[in-house]
Amino acid sequence: MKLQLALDRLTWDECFNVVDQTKESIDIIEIGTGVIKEYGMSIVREMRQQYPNHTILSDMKICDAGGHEAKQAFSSGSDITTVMAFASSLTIQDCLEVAEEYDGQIMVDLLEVKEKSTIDQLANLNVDLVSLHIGKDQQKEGVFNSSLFELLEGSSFEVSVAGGISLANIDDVVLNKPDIVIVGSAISKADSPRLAAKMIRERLTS
Ligand SMILES: O=C([C@H](O)CO)[C@H](O)[C@H](O)COP(=O)(O)O
Repeated sequence: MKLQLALDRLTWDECFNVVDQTKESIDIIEIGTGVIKEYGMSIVREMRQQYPNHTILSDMKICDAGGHEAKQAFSSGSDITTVMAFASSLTIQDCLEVAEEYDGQIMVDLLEVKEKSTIDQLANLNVDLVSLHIGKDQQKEGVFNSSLFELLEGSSFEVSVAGGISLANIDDVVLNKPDIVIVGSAISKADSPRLAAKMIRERLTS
């Protein structure tokens, strides 16, 4: 089980500081959507340079112009980028094609997806990695909980999970054996990101 650190609502220096503190506990560095909007692909390139041995995910949340935006992400050094499940199948297909060109991977974000038919469409497109995700705003009404896994019953995707995951709910999440656990605020806004990441890492099974 991998740990992905999401860098959201942080300045450039804060991003590097948090990664520096947590690098031994994390597998994937996620450069969050808002951080990319602030600093563009430069921060992805710099992260790639400073952390050559970590997997880098740029959370582009692509919803159109998939080929172009996926290329922006991969040519800047990302190993993985994200596309929204509600995007056109053509957009998702274009992202998958660019990922193949760069030997990268596409994570399809299932934010607000409730229909099993969407999951079937993604399987037909040969998507291999999806993210069960409770968005930041939606977290006002409740964070990630295990019932979300029901949407993926019977499917064979690689699964990541995100949305308000912390020490308080991680044991329940881990019981469902996701491949990647994504944690943002519970690490980046902790008094000690180093300690928070270490404690969360210890709760993940191999
Ligand atoms: O993808 C995310 C969200 O949509 C904001 O861009 C976050 O990276 C993801 O939710 C993880 O962050 P936390 O919920 O703070 O753990």
